[in-house]
Amino acid sequence: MTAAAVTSCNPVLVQSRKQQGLPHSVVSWRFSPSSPFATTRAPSRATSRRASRRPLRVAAFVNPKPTVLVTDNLGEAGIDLLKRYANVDCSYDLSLEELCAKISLCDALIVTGGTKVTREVFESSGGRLRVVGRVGVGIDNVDVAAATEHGCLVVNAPTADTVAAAEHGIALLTSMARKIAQADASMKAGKWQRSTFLGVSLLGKRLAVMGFGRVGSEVARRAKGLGMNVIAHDPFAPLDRARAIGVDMVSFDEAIATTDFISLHLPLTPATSKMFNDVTFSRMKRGVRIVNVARGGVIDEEALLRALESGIVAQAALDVFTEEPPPEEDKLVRHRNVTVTPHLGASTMEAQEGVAIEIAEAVIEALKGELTATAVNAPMLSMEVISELSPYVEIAEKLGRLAVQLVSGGTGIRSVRIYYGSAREHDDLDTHYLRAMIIKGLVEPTSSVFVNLVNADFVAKQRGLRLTEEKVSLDGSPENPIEYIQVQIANVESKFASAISDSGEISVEGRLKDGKPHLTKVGSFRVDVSLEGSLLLCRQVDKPGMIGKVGSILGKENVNINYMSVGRIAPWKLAVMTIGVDEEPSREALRKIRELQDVEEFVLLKL
Ligand SMILES: NC(=O)c1ccc[n+]([C@@H]2O[C@H](COP(=O)([O-])OP(=O)(O)OC[C@H]3O[C@@H](n4cnc5c(N)ncnc54)[C@H](O)[C@@H]3O)[C@@H](O)[C@H]2O)c1
Ligand SMILES: O=C(O)[C@H](O)COP(=O)(O)O
Repeated sequence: MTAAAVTSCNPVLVQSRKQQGLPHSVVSWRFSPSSPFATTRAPSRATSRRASRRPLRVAAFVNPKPTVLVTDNLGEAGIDLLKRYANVDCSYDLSLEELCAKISLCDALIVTGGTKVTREVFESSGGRLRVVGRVGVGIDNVDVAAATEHGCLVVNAPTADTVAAAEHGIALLTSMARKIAQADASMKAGKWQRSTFLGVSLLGKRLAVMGFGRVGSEVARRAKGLGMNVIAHDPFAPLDRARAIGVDMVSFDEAIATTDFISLHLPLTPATSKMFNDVTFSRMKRGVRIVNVARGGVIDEEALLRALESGIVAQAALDVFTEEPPPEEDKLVRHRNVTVTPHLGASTMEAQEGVAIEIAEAVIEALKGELTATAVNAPMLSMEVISELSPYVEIAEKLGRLAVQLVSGGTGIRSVRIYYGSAREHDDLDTHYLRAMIIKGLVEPTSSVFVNLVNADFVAKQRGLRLTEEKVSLDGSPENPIEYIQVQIANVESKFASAISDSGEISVEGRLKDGKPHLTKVGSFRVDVSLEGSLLLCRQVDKPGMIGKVGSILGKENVNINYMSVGRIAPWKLAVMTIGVDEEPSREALRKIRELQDVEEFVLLKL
């Protein structure tokens, strides 16, 4: 047995080979609280028992259909799709107060760029909001950090408006070069000014595409078709994509200093905010022409105005603005050398229908608990990985629950070690989901925080939990992804001293047996008990009659034992008895067991 591949609580994923390119259709979680995105707590035992006798899933009878709030105009095709699965509330133009008032009744929210989904919205949702769908690409109007903290998934519809945005960029480029908008306005004002609107040709001119993602690369492809010499700047884009289109990737400085046209296709992030400012404009070729169909905030608009006045920038064509709509008397909008459109990049019939369908599908998938490919703030786990790991999810959460209940004191839980025994190659075991469920088990019993796949790492970090994971290589068949999971809490005292392993940590281990989760080790004691109902852990002198004495106390109380095992160091010395019970014994019964002669310590743990 060798320990290796230590990873810490880190959202960066190790992609398994099996994760690549597999279909997304294996399992669904619907409203089950075991959904990776479920934001509700697991039901009480009484509720679970009632529910298990009914054909409906646990939460399905609490809320048979999810409610989706749509706050900006969404294409009919998307609304129709949503209605097949959810109650759809289309309430447009809500104020922030109105949105906050409604949100606690909604499972999903769908917005375009027109609604600001701020921290207050997540705080007002009371944990019910499970997914925010952004119609389109830009998620700069959604507070993604707040969404993550609240365990709310954010999905977008990033592909359906790419061509529309690229076409709009080209439309602005060509109409700017030929002053189409100005000429149109002049004719409509009754004039005929043929010599006023002298344009520039695009053929052979140099165009710098800033941001070579979906839209940027489509703009580049089209500009090449117009005979332009296209270069691009994007430190994160794959070089082969550029090579395939015949575009040279260059540094930022080279891109801005040498070109006749600059087209912006960057996301708005802290790094790109006001990236085009007095300093960058001053380094541009005099007479440069700029197109922006990305986000207004990447340009310092006052600096652009100064650059236009000084002649550094000859013309600008803008579809997007820092403030939308811009103020009425905005000097940039009114500038003679600026062509503007009111954020129309995605405004084609085809794109609007496409994004409506794309977002409706993504939101429905997310509500079903399926991982959607366009999730912005969740790890990219394929459905195959989720499906394969789902039998271990229950073990993971329950081991977390058991371990935390065993803590009695110390400095608070700071250091948690997780061991995964597996015959798989290290890079073929993605533990993200299991780690999230262990964190859920550790945190939820002692707090009001809801933990799911989206917010688990954040919650752990916020609570100062340092998690380390080790994959332990085992011989055997790699058929099963995991042989056992062990959760250890270091530097704490335990209310059940036998749960402290030889190395000094509270330690619990579980594995699947006949498809059912079992507790297989407590501290240094081997045990075997099914992880269901409640557990009694009892350390006693190993001698005849002890099992019978405990069993008869429980029997008199009509408490059904579902599983039991005894693990011992050596005959006639100490033993640890683990008893799984369907009903929770009364205090009196627990007292009687605790007071039995030869019982050294005893604890009741709830799963
Ligand atoms: N006007 C509209 O209606 C409209 C429509 C669609 C998209 N958009 C906007 O266009 C932009 C691009 O969209 P997309 O779908 O192509 O996104 P994308 O994520 O596919 O591409 C963005 C590219 O920018 C690059 N990038 C990020 N930071 C950078 C930096 N600091 N320097 C250089 N490159 C950087 C990324 O590597 C990525 O390749 C987004 O801002 C989006 O919101 C606007
Ligand atoms: O980010 C996008 O996809 C576009 O800017 C469209 O945004 P909108 O939905 O606000 O028009």
